[in-house]
Amino acid sequence: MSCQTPIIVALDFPTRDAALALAGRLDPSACRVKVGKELFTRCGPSIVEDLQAKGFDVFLDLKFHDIPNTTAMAVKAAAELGVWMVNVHCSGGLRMMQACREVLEQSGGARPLLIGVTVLTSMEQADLADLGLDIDPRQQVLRLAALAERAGLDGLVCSAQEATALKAQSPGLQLVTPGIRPSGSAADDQRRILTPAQAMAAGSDFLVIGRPISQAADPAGALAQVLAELG
Ligand SMILES: O=c1ccn([C@@H]2O[C@H](COP(=O)(O)O)[C@@H](O)[C@H]2O)c(=O)[nH]1
Repeated sequence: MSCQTPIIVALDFPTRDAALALAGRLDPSACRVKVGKELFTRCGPSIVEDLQAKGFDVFLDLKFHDIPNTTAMAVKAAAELGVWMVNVHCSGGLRMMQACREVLEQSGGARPLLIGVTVLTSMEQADLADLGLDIDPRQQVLRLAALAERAGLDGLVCSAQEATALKAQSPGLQLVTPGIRPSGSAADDQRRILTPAQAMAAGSDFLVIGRPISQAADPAGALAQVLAELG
């Protein structure tokens, strides 16, 4: 099934039943889905297969971060699951990202998009300072983006707040942006947020939306409202 919208719904649930119940209320032509650390750790690779069987493209959001060989082998395993998108932390460094790209090139055939996580959307300048990084989040994102581009990655996870600057610096990279909050929604633990329409106007290619859809009384209705807002 080919998906025409930029929406990726985060299935952040503690059980297979809960994740599949939400997936069952969504249309695979209206959104892709994201399997993250909680769901994957609970259910393992079979949850990816279950979602693919329902017709969904799956973004495996495990944010691999390790030495080059270990990370590349994890990316290879994800590719063998047939996921649509997989990601690694850019802060693993140039050689790590290059190893991941190379392992996908060597595998031949259809391969997932390889995306680099820059600065988590839950972080603001004070959080970077706590890590000893005396830098504005946007500057750190741009720095990591340049490294990801050198490594040959397909795109980045970033805040939509950085999308315009990133498209100017690295127009070839796909921008995957969590921290999306329809107006009136709670920010929760997110710090660098934009609305869906603001994010698309800024240059995002894909919008990751979790709780505003998954915790809504009517998740399909919440998704439809976002799509309507995007026109
Ligand atoms: O920088 C990042 C990277 C990943 N995420 C993930 O996106 C979703 C967002 O969920 P919400 O409920 O819409 O906040 C979640 O699965 C995160 O793990 C992110 O938020 N920021």
